[in-house]
Amino acid sequence: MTTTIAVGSDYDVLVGHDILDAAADLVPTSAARVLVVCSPAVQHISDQLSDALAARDGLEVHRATVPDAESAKSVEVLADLWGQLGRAAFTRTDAIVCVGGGTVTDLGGFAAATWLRGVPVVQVPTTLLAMVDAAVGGKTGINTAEGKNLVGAFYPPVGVVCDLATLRTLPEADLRAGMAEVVKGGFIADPRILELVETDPAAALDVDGPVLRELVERKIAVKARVVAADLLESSLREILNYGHTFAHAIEQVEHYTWRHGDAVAVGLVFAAELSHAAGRLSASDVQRHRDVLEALRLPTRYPGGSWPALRTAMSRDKKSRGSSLRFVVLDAVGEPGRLEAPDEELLAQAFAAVS
Ligand SMILES: NC(=O)c1ccc[n+]([C@@H]2O[C@H](COP(=O)([O-])OP(=O)(O)OC[C@H]3O[C@@H](n4cnc5c(N)ncnc54)[C@H](O)[C@@H]3O)[C@@H](O)[C@H]2O)c1
Ligand SMILES: O=C(O)C(=O)C[C@@H](O)[C@H](O)[C@H](O)COP(=O)(O)O
Ligand SMILES: [Zn+2]
Repeated sequence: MTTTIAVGSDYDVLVGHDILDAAADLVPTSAARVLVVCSPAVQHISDQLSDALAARDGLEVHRATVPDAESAKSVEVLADLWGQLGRAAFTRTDAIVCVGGGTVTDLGGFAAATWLRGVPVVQVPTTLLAMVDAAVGGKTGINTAEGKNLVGAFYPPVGVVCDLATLRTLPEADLRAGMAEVVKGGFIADPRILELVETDPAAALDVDGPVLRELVERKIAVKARVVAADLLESSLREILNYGHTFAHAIEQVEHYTWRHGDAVAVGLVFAAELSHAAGRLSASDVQRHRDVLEALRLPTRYPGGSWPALRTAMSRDKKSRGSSLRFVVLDAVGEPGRLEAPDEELLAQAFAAVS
């Protein structure tokens, strides 16, 4: 059974098992060339999809395998893709298909956004995190030494295909990391997500079970609702950034060696502690953050971090305005709000609570 979740009237996200062929069907019939971008771990999935595409009359299939994980999101790798597109003379009716985790969907999506100022892109996420978050919503981009996703574009795909069968080979640590973004969706908008995890964390991590599927569909539905209302993050979309100001700072000071989802797990606790320090969130709701994340064996602390380095990294957050930091906070579960230019003492308190 395939579930279809619409992102406004723009495109659909398909969720099911063994539905890779649907991704081939999404490549526009006007395309004469397609570039299939993948990471080394999912070469076999890219092979299967490329074979399906090659069977299409008159479609030239080009392939690119990019470096693993965050090393894919660099200007050098992006420039290699541009070179390949240029040598093969890709035109505006040709297309890109991204097969992989969020690093591949961010990179390949940005290549699509920038090549000839925009060619169609189909997203085929193969990690839990990319299915529930990165591949949906049109944020694309790369990192720089100074910060996470500092260069990018809002560029919606023509469609997203989440084949849950691809998760069978995903390392457990990456599956758990993806759950951090699922849990984020629970805290900002859909408390049923939290109840499902709290009731049976093991079932939540069973890639062939009904609980994981319900969690995936619920989190995608949260994201679809938000981005359909505010693609360009003028206001509402900021709630999807809950926990990310501190998470991105960890990733940058750790030179992108941390899994994004692990950093988000700590960042969610930081944001909850900050909400509490500002008198906005109850102590029991902060504890609920720790309990849910720990039930999934995700990190909730970042010991030994340098506060000055993290504070500098946080100033490059995209929600900052001028020299003021802005945070997404919670007033209660399911009630996100904003905290503008918080007192440095509050920030230090939240940092101490996760150190
Ligand atoms: N654009 C957005 O809205 C958005 C949202 C959330 C996260 N992100 C970005 O997504 C990235 C994180 O994505 P991620 O967690 O998917 O990391 P990732 O892309 O690094 O994938 C994690 C690991 O799993 C491997 N892998 C992928 N699929 C596999 C499979 N089916 N079987 C075996 N191995 C597999 C990858 O090679 C990698 O080693 C970060 O760069 C983050 O900034 C973007
Ligand atoms: O889609 C969004 O909007 C998000 O903020 C989702 C986040 O999970 C994601 O990590 C995103 O890439 C962060 O965006 P950024 O604008 O802070 O780089
Ligand atoms: Zn994220």
